[in-house]
Amino acid sequence: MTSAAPRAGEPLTLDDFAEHARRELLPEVWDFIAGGAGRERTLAANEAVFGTVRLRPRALPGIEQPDTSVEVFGSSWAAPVGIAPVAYHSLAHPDGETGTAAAAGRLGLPLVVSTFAGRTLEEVAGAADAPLWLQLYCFRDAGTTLRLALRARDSGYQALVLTVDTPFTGRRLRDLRNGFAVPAHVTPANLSGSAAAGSATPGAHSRLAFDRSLDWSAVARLRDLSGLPVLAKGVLTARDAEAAVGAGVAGIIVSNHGGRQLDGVQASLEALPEVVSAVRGSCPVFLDGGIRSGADVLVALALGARAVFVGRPALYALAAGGSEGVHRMLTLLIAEFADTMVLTGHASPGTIDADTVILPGHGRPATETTAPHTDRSHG
Ligand SMILES: Cc1cc2nc3c(=O)[nH]c(=O)nc-3n(C[C@H](O)[C@H](O)[C@H](O)COP(=O)(O)O)c2cc1C
Ligand SMILES: CCCCCCC(=O)C(=O)O
Repeated sequence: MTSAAPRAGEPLTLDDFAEHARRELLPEVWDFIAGGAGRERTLAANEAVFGTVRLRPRALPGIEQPDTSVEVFGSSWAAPVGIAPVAYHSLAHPDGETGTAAAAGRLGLPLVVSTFAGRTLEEVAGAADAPLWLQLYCFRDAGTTLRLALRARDSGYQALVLTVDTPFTGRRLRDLRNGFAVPAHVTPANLSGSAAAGSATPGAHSRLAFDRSLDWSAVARLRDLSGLPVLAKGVLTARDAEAAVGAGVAGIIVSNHGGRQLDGVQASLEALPEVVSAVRGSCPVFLDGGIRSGADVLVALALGARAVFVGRPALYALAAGGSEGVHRMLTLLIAEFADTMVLTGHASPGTIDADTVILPGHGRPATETTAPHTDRSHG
């Protein structure tokens, strides 16, 4: 496999994109994006845990070019990587969500659009060439959420993602210390005219507007109304995974909201085997949190994820170079993943299994130390 020589200063890693973004963004915007809840222990753990897993190489794998693509709900993704729902892309760059969608779409990768997107669902759909899912927060004014679900269906979104870890946003100390408020030019385009659009202070507004009485019956309600598959985002335990499956989810996203909700919970990767084991192959399991390289993608797949999502890296790349920056970041991530596949002896994602990694404290492959993972044949 050959790759062109990089230009001077060109980001060579996802961390390089973060460094570029830090230089571009106002300090309080950087803190809003980069920060987490409380002492940021979970935020740190999300990335650090990947550094504790060891890969098992394969000599002479005989793979000319791996096929990185995966199938999810009947759609082909160019790689097992999507963009997680992240509010207000236009905080990072004027290209906003349409720029992100165009970049992901050019590469055949999906985008999950946030309830708090700065562009309308219809505008984003017009810019995308790959699957779109809509993330939903449920508001006290239930009609607002239901209308969003119907608009998503009507504009071709393929799934709904119900965020289940956020009765209100976590205590983010950086934002409190900075007195962070979303700038006036950045507004939730899909909530205009509703009480859910609310104030510019995310933490305070979430406590007023989000429906805390929400329970698992929301899954069937949203599915039956829209006819779309509904995934639960923010599951970390077997108990919640079983509740989600019982409620009829089409998939689960193992996530701690990028360490922005309950500080002190497990890193997403640590929680993954428990959730995969609990769902017993009844639906695909995805992961977000701390993915910063192609090797991280492979590790998550080895422990049972069908695919992963990146959150902050998308905003960092957008800040660093607009839509083109997101395209470069995703291209890099796919290339790193493809290289890691070859070096571990996998011609396609379907064969990446627990035998490919060694977990911390074990000298043996994870096959011998984790429960068997999801049946990947499930579409
Ligand atoms: C600035 C920011 C905004 C976010 N907005 C949302 C959101 O609107 N809805 C949601 O479900 N998750 C939201 N998340 C969480 C992400 O979907 C995702 O769980 C997390 O970013 C993954 O971790 P990573 O950033 O380490 O990749 C947000 C995260 C960040 C950093
Ligand atoms: C009331 C505005 C809430 C925006 C929340 C975005 C989000 O989920 C985050 O983690 O930040």
